[in-house]
Amino acid sequence: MAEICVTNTGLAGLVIIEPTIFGDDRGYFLEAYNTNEFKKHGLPTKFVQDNESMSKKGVLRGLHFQTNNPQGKLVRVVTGEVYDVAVDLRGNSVTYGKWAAVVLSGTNKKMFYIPPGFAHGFLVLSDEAVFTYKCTTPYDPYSDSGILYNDNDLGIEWPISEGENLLLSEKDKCLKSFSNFKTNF
Ligand SMILES: Cc1cn([C@H]2C[C@H](O)[C@@H](COP(=O)(O)OP(=O)(O)O[C@H]3O[C@@H](C)C(=O)[C@@H](O)[C@H]3O)O2)c(=O)[nH]c1=O
Repeated sequence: MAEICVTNTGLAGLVIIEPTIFGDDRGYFLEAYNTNEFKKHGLPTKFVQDNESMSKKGVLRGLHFQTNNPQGKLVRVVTGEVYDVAVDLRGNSVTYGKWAAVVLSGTNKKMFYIPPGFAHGFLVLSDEAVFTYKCTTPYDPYSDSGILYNDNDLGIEWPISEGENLLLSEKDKCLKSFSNFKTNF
């Protein structure tokens, strides 16, 4: 069993996971998920959905969450590089409204485990990025919700270059502000 290294962020339950990478002449091998290893570290082991997206440079997806059956997400990048952000929306949390970020790339192979009750989004830093994630509960289009990525109260420091054209979905351009969001997590 290949070991993972788990690093806490300042937000309870939100962790950075680094897998063991076995490199050789052919390339590399890693375990992207191993139930026993996750159990050993007290991480969730029930995932019901695997997703993949590809995005161009400057694409920003988020900040997303589901109101009814909040999803825990184990996210990583296969190729490319993104700036990945998670915002604590858990009403009873001492870090409610706080965010943490990590650069995930096809080179560093880092993963982010984002517990239920967080909003999540990412900005693509490379020409293209293939992003993949496991979810602890199924997608529910009826409780799909979100907060604007540049909400002033959240104050997320996105690494957006001068004059860069961001590409957002029509849905993401009209997300609500944090102050309008009433937590029910
Ligand atoms: C997320 C999702 C979307 N879809 C559909 C709905 C829509 O027609 C199309 C694209 O959906 P979206 O525009 O919401 O995709 P996207 O903007 O990539 O949404 C994702 O963003 C990141 C930041 C997350 O955290 C994810 O949980 C998810 O919300 O795919 C599914 O069928 N199943 C799913 O699980």
